[in-house]
Amino acid sequence: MSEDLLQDLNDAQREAVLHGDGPLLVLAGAGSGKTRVIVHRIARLVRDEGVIPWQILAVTFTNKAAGEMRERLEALLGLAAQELWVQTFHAFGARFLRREAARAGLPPSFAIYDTDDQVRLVKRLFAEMGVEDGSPLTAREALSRIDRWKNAALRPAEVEVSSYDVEGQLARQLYERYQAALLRAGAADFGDLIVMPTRLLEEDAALRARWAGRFRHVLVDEFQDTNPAQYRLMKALAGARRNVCVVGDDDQAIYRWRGADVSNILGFDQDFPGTRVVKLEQNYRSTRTILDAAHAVISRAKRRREKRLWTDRDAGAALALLVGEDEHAEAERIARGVAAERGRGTPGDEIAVLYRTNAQSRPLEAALRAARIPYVIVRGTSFYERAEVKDAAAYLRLALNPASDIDLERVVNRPARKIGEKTVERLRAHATAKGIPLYEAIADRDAVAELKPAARAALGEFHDIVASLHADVPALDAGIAVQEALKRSGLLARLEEDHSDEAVERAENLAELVAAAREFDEALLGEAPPTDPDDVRPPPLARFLEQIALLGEADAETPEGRVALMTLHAAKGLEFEAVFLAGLEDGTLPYERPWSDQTPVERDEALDEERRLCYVGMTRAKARLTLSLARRRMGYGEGGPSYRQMEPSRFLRDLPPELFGEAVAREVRAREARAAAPPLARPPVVRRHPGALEGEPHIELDGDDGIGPARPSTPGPRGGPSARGERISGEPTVEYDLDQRPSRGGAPFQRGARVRHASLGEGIVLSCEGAGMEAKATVRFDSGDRRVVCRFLVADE
Ligand SMILES: Nc1ncnc2c1ncn2[C@@H]1O[C@H](COP(=O)(O)OP(=O)(O)OP(=O)(O)O)[C@@H](O)[C@H]1O
Ligand SMILES: [Mg+2]
Repeated sequence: MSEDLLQDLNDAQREAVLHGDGPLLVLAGAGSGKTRVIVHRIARLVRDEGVIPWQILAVTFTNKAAGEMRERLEALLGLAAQELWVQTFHAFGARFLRREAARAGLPPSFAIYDTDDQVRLVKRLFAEMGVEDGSPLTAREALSRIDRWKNAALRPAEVEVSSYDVEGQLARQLYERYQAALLRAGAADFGDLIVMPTRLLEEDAALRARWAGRFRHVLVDEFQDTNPAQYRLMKALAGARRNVCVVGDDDQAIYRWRGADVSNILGFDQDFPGTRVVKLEQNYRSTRTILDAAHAVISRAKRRREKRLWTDRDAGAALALLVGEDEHAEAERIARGVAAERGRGTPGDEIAVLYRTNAQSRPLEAALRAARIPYVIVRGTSFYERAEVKDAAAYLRLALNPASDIDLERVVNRPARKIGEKTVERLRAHATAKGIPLYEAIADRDAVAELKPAARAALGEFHDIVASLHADVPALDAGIAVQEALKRSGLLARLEEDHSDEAVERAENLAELVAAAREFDEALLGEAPPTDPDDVRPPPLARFLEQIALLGEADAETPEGRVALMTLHAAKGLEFEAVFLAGLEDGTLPYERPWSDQTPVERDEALDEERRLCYVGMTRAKARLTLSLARRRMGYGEGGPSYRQMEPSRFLRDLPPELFGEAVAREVRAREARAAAPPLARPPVVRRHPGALEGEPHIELDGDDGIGPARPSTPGPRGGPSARGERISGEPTVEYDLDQRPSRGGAPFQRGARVRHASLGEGIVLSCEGAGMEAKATVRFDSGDRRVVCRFLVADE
C-alpha cells in the first residue's frame, strides 16, 4: 500500500479510499475532503490495484473542477494521469458521441450548439410553422421546456402534454421539428450530449456491455447536482460491475432549477443495494467562525437532514459586514476590503467576490477597476461570445460540416457581400421545400434562377469559400485552420481596411483566437500516444471547436494573482483564503423573481435552495469571510430602471451577532435593551471595526444592518450628512461621515480636480453641482466633455 496516499487522510476518508469493489456513497458537508477522497481513491486504484487509467471515469461539474482534479492526479501519478477520463458530464457525452456518432445519426465532427444557436434555430422553426415568436411562447420559453424534457431523458415522442395545455402542445411539436433540424444540420445541443449517450446505452445491450466493460470504475463528484438523465447515464456505465463511487452533499444541491434531483442521493442505495455509506464530519477548510456562520444559515432550511461539521481550527477572524447606500457604494467598500486583503499579503487568486446574479458584477467590476485591482470574471464563454469570434467559429464549423444552416445563415453576409435578408429567405423557402441544406440550395440553379445577377455572383463566391474550406481545412492543425478561415472568408481583411478603434479591437480578438488555437495544438503535441486501443482522437480542429463549445459559465481560467469574480453557482467546489459575499438583501440573496407565481410549497423550496446557495458561498472561505449589502439597488420595474429600497437578507439575521466580534455582539445586546424601551428614532452610526487597520473592512451599526433582532418599525433617518454615533466607552471606535470624506466618490469635486471614471477614463473636473448622491460634475475626458454623476468618479490621487 502506498503510504503517501493514505497520509493526510482521517479514518473515514481512509475507509472510502480503501473501499474495494461495489457501490460507495460518501455523504458529507462542505470542505470535509470529498473531492480529496475521489482523487486519492483514483490514485490508489492506478498505483496499487493496477487499474489501467483509461478504465477509470471520473465526472465533475465544471471544467475548472475537472482541471483541478486532473492537476492533483498528475501530481500523484505523473504521466499515467493523462489517460484517465476526468471531465464534466457534458465533455464525457461529447467524447462518447464522437465515437458512436453513426448510431446517433450524427457526423463524427458534429457541431455543439450554444444557447444563441438554439434560439436562432427555434426562431427559424417558428417561422416555418407560421407561429409568431412570443405567442403563446417565446423561443427561450420553448427551449426551456425542451431542456426540461431533455433533463428527464425524454425523446419528443415520449413527451406527454395535456390537450388543454396549448403552450405545451406547441413546445412538443417544436421539439420534434427541432430534433430533426439538429440532425439535418449535423449538430447536437447541450442536452443531447447527455440524452443521446444515455438512450443509446439503455437501448443497446451490446453497446452497454462494451462501455460498461471498459470502465472498471466510475466516480462522480458533486453527485447532489446530477439530473435524472445524468444519473441514468452513470447507472448504464456502471453496468453489472457496480463499481460506482459517488460523493456529494445534500446541503449543496443548487441546480434544482436545471432539473437536478436530490432524490438521486437519497434513493441511491435503493438502486444500488449493498451500498457502503461513509460520512465525513471534520472540515479542513474553514475557521470555526466561518463554519458556525454557514451552519446558522443552513440549519434553518425547512427540508434537510441534520448534520454538523466540526473543525479543530481556531475561531479565527470575526465575520465582517459592509453596508453601502447603494450597489456602487457597496462595490466601492468591497474594493477597499479587497485592497486591504491584498495589503496583508493575500495573493489575488486567493480572494473571491461572489454574488447571486451576473447583473451584480457590473458595479463590482467598475469599483475594482477604479481601485486598480487586477480581477477576472469567471465566466468562460465571454471571449467566445464576441460576434467576430463567433463568426470565425461559424466558418470553421461550416468547414467541418457545410450542412449546418445556422452557421451558414450567420456568415453568409459576413463580411458584408450584399446578400440581403430577402435573398436568404428565398433560399430558405427553397431548401425547406426540397428538404436540402442551405449550402446545397445556394448551388441549386432553380433556387438562384430568379435572383439578381449581383446576388447570384455573391452567393457563388460564398459557396466557393465554404467549399474550399471544407476541402482543405478539416485535417489541419487548429491554428492553421483558424488562420485559413480568417483569410479566405475575408473577415480579417475587412477589419484591417477599417481603422476605427472598434475594428482594431475586433482584429485583435481574432488574433487572440489564432493564438488560442495554436496553444491548443501545442498542448496536443505534449499528449502521449494512446495506449487505449479504442481511443480514436478526432483531428485537432474538431477538438478545438469542441473545447470552445464546452466552455461553460464557470470555467474560465483564473490567471495567477487576479481576484476572481463569480456567481455562487460557479463557485461550487472551490476554496479561497478570503471571500466577499455581496448583496445580502432580501430579494437579491435570497433571490426573488419579481413576477413569482409560485405556490407556498414552491416558495419554501425555492427559499431552501437560496439558503443552500448562501451556504455554498460562505463555505468557500478558508480564513476570512466578509458579507455586504446595499440599502438600495437599481432594478427594472414597470416604468424602467429605478431604485428599490432593500432590506437586509433574512440569512443575515440568522447569524449569531458574536460571529461579528465582541463589540458588535455588545452593541446588539444594547440595541435589544433599547428595543424593549419605547422606540426612538436612532441616527445611523458608522464605526470603524475596533482595532481595524486603516482601509480595512468596517462595520456599520445603525440597527438596520441585519444583525440581531429587526428594529422596531420606526425608521430613523438614513445616511444623513451629520450623523453622529455614541462611543462604546473604552474602545478605540473611530467615527466618520460617509458623505464628507474628502476626494472620494460621492463628494463634490473642486474645479480642476483630476478624476477617474470606470469606463470614460481620466479627466479634469470643469464644474460641479448638487450634493451627496445626486451631485453631478462636468468633466473633460479625452473623448470630450461629459456630465457624470459624482458617485461614479474617483479622485485620481
Ligand atoms: N485529511 C485531511 N487533512 C488535511 N487537509 C485535508 C484533509 N482532507 C481534506 N483536506 C483539505 O481540505 C480542503 C477541502 O477538501 P475538499 O475540497 O476535498 O472538500 P470537499 O468535501 O470536496 O468540499 P466541497 O463540498 O466544497 O466540494 C482542501 O483544501 C483539502 O486539501
Ligand atoms: Mg469538492
